[in-house]
Amino acid sequence: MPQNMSGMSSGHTRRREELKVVIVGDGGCGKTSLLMVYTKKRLSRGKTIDKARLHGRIKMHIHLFLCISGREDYDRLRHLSYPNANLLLICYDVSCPSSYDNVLIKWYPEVHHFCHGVPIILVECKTDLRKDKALARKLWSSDQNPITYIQGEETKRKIKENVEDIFREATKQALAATRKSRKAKRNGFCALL
Ligand SMILES: Nc1nc2c(ncn2[C@@H]2O[C@H](COP(=O)(O)OP(=O)(O)OP(=O)(O)O)[C@@H](O)[C@H]2O)c(=O)[nH]1
Repeated sequence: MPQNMSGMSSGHTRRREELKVVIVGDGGCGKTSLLMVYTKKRLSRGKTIDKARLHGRIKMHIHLFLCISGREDYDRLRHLSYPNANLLLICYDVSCPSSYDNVLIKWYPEVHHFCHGVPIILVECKTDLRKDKALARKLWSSDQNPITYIQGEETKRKIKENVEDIFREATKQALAATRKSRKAKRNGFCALL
């Protein structure tokens, strides 16, 4: 049987994975547009929207994108979309500082609560508006500025540190539990009922 029909390639097994991607962020920050650009690009290349080839031998089927409005009346619907998510995109609008603030105030705590341990990608939307002078003037009038790339990096670092803290704490707890059980074994186990 030819190799490509057996599902094997260069001696490696070709795996098929399915991916559920949930996209969140403040209302109007650009989630739907981001998704539209992605799907349009893939369609224009003559590919189906549910297929993406990721590093060589793994074929990803991005079969489900869930992009629920960030507006408050959609909170319940969004919460229902989190189970079994494989990847989370948290979006903010660089021309709207409150959407950036909400990454750490609202979105990260929410996805951390519903999707503990799921990889997160922070996405800055509407980056073209950084060069929009009229918009910059409007923001300056209320003592604000468009969000810079460096500010985005800062939030990414905070999220990363928080994830690392969680893993560090989990490792500490696991090691403490292992030590405790070794000690219990050495001293003999005794329970009073
Ligand atoms: N200048 C500019 N405008 C954008 C960009 N992306 C989105 N917009 C505009 O921003 C507005 C909101 O975009 P949406 O994609 O609908 O935002 P959303 O996050 O899906 O909004 P909700 O469904 O309310 O949560 C629309 O008028 C878009 O045309 C961008 O990259 N640049």
